Amino acid sequence: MNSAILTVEKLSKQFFLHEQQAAIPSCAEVDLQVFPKELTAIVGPTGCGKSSVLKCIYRTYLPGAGRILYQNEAGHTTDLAQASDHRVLELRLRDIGFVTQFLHCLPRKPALDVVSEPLLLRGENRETARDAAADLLRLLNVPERLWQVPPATFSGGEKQRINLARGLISQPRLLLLDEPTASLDPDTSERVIDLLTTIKAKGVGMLAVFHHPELVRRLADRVVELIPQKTLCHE
Ligand SMILES: Nc1ncnc2c1ncn2[C@@H]1O[C@H](COP(=O)(O)OP(=O)(O)OP(=O)(O)O)[C@@H](O)[C@H]1O
Repeated sequence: MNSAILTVEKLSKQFFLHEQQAAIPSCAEVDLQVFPKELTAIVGPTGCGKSSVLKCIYRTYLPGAGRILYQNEAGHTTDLAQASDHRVLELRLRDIGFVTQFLHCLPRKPALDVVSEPLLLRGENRETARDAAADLLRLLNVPERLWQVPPATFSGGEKQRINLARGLISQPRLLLLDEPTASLDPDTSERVIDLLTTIKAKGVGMLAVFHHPELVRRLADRVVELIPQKTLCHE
């Protein structure tokens, strides 16, 4: 039996709005596991904290409570809820990828460079990285005329393809996906589903937020359902 790449135990996060004297719970007591060659799907209604769970794991948000145990290839475990920023950046470089719904990148960088950058940061040579980026952009139906253009002005669907290509290029051990096909046309969605299936079979463990039940049915090996939390107002 494979051991889990990721084990999340009793993860909770809340935001304090000081002006309103309110605590907004974003997720509470979440337990889940991700295994190699498997996809765990997070489902639940709007606002129940699905994206927040991914952001706590990637440490965009600092978790409020709980443990986020990541096990690397050598079997060493890091609690991402407690790890130093330096350790988190190290893991982001080699082990953990995140495909968000939004693309954040330098305004003047061409799409091809945005996609190849993760491989360059891992020490790959420029030509190999650019070839791999071109292969992915082709696979994801990004027209070649856009490759040298910075993605800041791209449409939602084009940006999402760049995001996916950038997230998938270095094939991390653990891939976090936040609605990866939300802005894509049916043909590109199918390509993404095929690509995720292939990457999964190669050993990558995935944790994904999906709104569409069809995607859960086709891609998920495990499903975690979150329930909405109540906002607490302090008088
Ligand atoms: N940075 C933040 N500051 C304040 N509140 C936040 C922040 N991020 C998330 N929240 C709140 O946490 C709750 C959960 O948000 P989150 O985006 O995780 O939900 P979700 O289940 O992914 O929603 P959706 O399905 O609509 O994308 C919401 O009530 C949201 O307003």
